[in-house]
Amino acid sequence: MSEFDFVVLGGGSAGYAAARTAHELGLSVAVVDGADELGGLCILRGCMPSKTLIQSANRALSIRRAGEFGLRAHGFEVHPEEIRDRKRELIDDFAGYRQGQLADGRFELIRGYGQYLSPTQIIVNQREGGERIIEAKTSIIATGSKVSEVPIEGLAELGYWTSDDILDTDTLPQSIIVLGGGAIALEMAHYLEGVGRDVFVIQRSDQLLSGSDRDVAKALEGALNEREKMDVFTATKIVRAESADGGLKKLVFEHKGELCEIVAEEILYALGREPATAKLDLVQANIETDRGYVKTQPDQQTSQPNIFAAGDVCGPLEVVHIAIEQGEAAAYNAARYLGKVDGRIKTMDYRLKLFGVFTEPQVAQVGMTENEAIDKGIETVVATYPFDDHGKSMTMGETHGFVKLIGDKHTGEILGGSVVGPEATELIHEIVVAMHFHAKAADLMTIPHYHPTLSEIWTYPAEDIADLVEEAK
Ligand SMILES: Cc1cc2nc3c(=O)[nH]c(=O)nc-3n(C[C@H](O)[C@H](O)[C@H](O)COP(=O)(O)OP(=O)(O)OC[C@H]3O[C@@H](n4cnc5c(N)ncnc54)[C@H](O)[C@@H]3O)c2cc1C
Ligand SMILES: NC(=O)c1ccc[n+]([C@@H]2O[C@H](COP(=O)([O-])OP(=O)(O)OC[C@H]3O[C@@H](n4cnc5c(N)ncnc54)[C@H](O)[C@@H]3O)[C@@H](O)[C@H]2O)c1
Repeated sequence: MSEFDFVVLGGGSAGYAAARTAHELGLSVAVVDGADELGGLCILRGCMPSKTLIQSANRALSIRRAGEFGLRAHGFEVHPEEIRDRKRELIDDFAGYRQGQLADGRFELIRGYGQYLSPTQIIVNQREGGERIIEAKTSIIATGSKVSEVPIEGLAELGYWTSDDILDTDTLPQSIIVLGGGAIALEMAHYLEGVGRDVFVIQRSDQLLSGSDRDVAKALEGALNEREKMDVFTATKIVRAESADGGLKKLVFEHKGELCEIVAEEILYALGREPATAKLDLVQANIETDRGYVKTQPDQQTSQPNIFAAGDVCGPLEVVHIAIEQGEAAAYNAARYLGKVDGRIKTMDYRLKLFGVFTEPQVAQVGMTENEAIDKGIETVVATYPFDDHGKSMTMGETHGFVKLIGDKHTGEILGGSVVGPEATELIHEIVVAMHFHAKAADLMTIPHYHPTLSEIWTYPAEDIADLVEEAK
């Protein structure tokens, strides 16, 4: 039996960040991961492959819109196998780099799934065969997430695709029904429509992106519905899936009080992901969960003091920059628990939380949404400015959407921002920096912005907020 200061279960974004940090703090570290291929979700089947495919869709959309710009594009073809090959090449490169980092000798890499025997003992079913028991003075659960169970009558028997299938296919169906209205569903829908497929999006809530402000979600819905080959249905209730003539698949759902049917070649299931904890035997380690998520304190400690958690397995936001920050904080706090560092406990601060969706138009948010501010009883002033009245976006032909700023009514400090529109996931970072320094809207208004740029659009809502704050005095 071998003993480690810190055992990392799962070598994805959260786990690798934790392992690297713990090593830098002088802890002996083992990383346990049972996947066929190392690299984690973001690199292998998440952020990076999806954004690679989306680049093909974005270029296809530019070609499809060539006529608007006085151009003629002839002989335009989509080759899914070449899109897939480009993705494979890039992902092999990213994954190879991460695999090298995991195996470079800083940690002991143990290939197998880990399971708790007690709060300090983990048994690993090794890929090479046999079991190994390791002693863990502290450990971190960073085992990520998996596609949630399918709750739809008939779908499991009929068969369906998930994002994993789209990301590695060399043939694409001509038509596809996308179930869900979260980031995965919408990014996949954007990709598929972009490369010329007929897409039907079916969302249960009465808006897309349930956590977003309604005006943001509705602007996105409007823009997606204007896409030539996309139809978005919100406020639906899925009834069942069944086979249709010609090897097609049918979805039956309720919408606006009527029973509707859509027939397509394939169905993409994107109704969410859930924490991957099944193999861990958390009960043996006294670890509590909440709706499947490992329960953590703001310092990432679980209900068992020597065990921490980070990433998708604990939430609250299943995105990569949060997984990394949580992993780093957890490793630091584990070192502190072991008496190896003596600074203050590191806790997560979600004040600058970010979310981005790489559709066309894109969506991005930082900090508080208007709904969150209302729920917290914070008095705010809110201002928006549309891209269809902004010179640079008009020259680009990118006029969907708007920017939105939320400011404290009394101080004018910027509390949050949202963008639906061109380069939203880049534009949002100006607000992240402003919020990092606790900037007021009046500051943002006066900071120089080059003309004509997309970024200068922020100065308009900033000016409105500054005026509203003055009026409120
Ligand atoms: C299609 C898609 C697109 C996405 N796009 C974005 C994006 O653009 N931006 C963004 O921020 N986020 C995006 N995400 C979310 C992001 O990928 C995740 O939030 C992030 O990768 C989670 O990292 P993690 O370390 O928690 O988990 P993972 O990277 O999943 O790592 C978990 C690891 O644990 C291992 N494991 C599981 N069980 C055990 C066990 N018992 N013992 C040992 N090892 C185990 C697994 O093999 C895996 O390697 C996307 C997700 C998807 C699916
Ligand atoms: N660009 C990004 O940052 C990015 C991209 C992809 C995924 N992610 C992350 O991955 C995680 C998983 O994403 P996701 O999109 O799979 O999950 P999600 O939970 O965000 O979205 C699932 C959607 O399906 C809907 N839904 C659930 N059950 C339904 C039903 N029975 N009928 C109809 N609709 C139903 C929900 O209302 C929700 O809108 C998210 O937390 C997300 O943050 C991030």
